[in-house]
Amino acid sequence: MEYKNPLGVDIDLETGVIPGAKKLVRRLSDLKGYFVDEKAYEELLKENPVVYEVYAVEQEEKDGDLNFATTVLYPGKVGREFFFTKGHYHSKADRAEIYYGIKGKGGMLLQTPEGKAEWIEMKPGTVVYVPPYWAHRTVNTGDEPFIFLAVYPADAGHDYGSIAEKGFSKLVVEENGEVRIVDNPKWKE
Ligand SMILES: O=P(O)(O)OC[C@H]1O[C@](O)(CO)[C@@H](O)[C@@H]1O
Ligand SMILES: [Fe+2]
Repeated sequence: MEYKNPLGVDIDLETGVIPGAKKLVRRLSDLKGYFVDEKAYEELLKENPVVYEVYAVEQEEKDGDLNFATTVLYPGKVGREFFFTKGHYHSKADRAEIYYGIKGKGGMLLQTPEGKAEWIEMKPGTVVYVPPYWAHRTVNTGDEPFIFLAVYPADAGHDYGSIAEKGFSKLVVEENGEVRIVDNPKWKE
């Protein structure tokens, strides 16, 4: 029997960086079609800011194993909508996931394939359990980077297709200085 080596790494709790992890950068241009206000999107695209960075430690896609990743989700808005991660179902849809809030303020939008949505606020120390079959997207509702850890089965995979096409049934927006969860006018079941 060949055993893998155990691993211990220290997440930088200020920056979210995991030493030695694979870094992925998502700019606004990678999120084309995701925000409802297309005019505001085109305007901000001139700057093309980084929306989020992921530091991932991933294993081969085998059942039983685990991946983990931090995400640094920057503050910002497109129109009234706060910056968010793309959001996805898992390719193996019955795979669950755990998130843990490290720094900043935000939340997670979750949704079943039928479009039933839930919003869970997150701050440092919040654990979110993402049950099997639920799509999940994180949102930064604060004015500093929102940093969190995700732990997910190595064989879960990412299914971005349906969210890229239809979005979530709810939007997370700012209204009179408050965070509001509102219906997505472009949602189609
Ligand atoms: O994959 P998305 O939807 O862009 O969101 C990024 C975050 O979600 C994960 O895919 C885990 O669900 C991580 O790689 C990262 O923490
Ligand atoms: Fe996931």
